[in-house]
Amino acid sequence: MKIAVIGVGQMGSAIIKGLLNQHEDDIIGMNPVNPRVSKFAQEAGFRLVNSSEEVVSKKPAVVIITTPAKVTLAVLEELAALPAHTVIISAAAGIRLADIAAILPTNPLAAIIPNIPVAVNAGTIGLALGGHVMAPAFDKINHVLTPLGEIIRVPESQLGIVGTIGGCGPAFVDVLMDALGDAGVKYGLNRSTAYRLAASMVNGSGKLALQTGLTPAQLRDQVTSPGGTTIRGVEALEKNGFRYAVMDAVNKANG
Ligand SMILES: NC(=O)C1=CN([C@@H]2O[C@H](COP(=O)(O)OP(=O)(O)OC[C@H]3O[C@@H](n4cnc5c(N)ncnc54)[C@H](O)[C@@H]3O)[C@@H](O)[C@H]2O)C=CC1
Ligand SMILES: O=C(O)[C@@H]1CCC=N1
Repeated sequence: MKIAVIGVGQMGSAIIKGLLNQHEDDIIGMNPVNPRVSKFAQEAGFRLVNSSEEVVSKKPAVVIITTPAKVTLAVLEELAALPAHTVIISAAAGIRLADIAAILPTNPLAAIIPNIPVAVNAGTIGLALGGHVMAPAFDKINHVLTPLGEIIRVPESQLGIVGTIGGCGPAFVDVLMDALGDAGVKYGLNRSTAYRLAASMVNGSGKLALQTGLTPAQLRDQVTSPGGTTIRGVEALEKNGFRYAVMDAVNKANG
């Protein structure tokens, strides 16, 4: 399937990597001339173009928009000549489906908030469908997104909070892993061992929660042996306002 990714920055690159991992071999990246992007395209092995006209002329089946929000509507104007069957998937946070439909009134539309783990096909992707998404367009959306990670389908009104927890969340977890890494180094681990330890622990904890369906509190109770060491650490987290710090991070990012 011919898939165009507009804006090959952090998110666009992560999506392209995830698609290439799944052997999608007809990918077009579009970005203003930039040596970083040219190098990435050459190394990863996808076609790179530098203008919207070139994207339109290739008639892609799906276009994924990963440009900064402030230029996204202008980019969509440039893409207005796309065939009506081209599915538009916008990953630009804050751009509403109605804004896109005003520019591309006949194309099937979807808004997503993915996260950076799509690069290793372990992403979390909030999805809200817009207009004109009949079975063939829905199949294309699924074909492109399913291999990238878990799809959380929500009404558009909930895409903001899904994007904050799923899309910004990796950065919050990265801060936690960084702090655990520092703690490991303090107690004598070398830094790479400390980071591998933290990442493996986070990976396993997420997998266990997903596979068992247990709540976080039930899982925590399995770890906190009576009179043991973990409950002392949990007490310190509560004393230091860890829960509030996490909720307030979501407040601020979602604001
Ligand atoms: N980074 C993330 O984890 C996530 C990002 N997003 C969304 O993805 C979009 C991009 O974010 P990042 O990748 O983090 O930013 P970024 O700054 O790394 O990438 C933006 C890319 O768009 C290119 N660009 C700028 N103007 C363009 C134009 N007119 N036409 C084509 N390309 C253009 C830039 O050269 C750059 O390569 C934003 O709208 C953001 O809300 C959504 C979910 C997660
Ligand atoms: O930081 C941002 O604005 C984007 C949206 C979600 C994750 N990154």
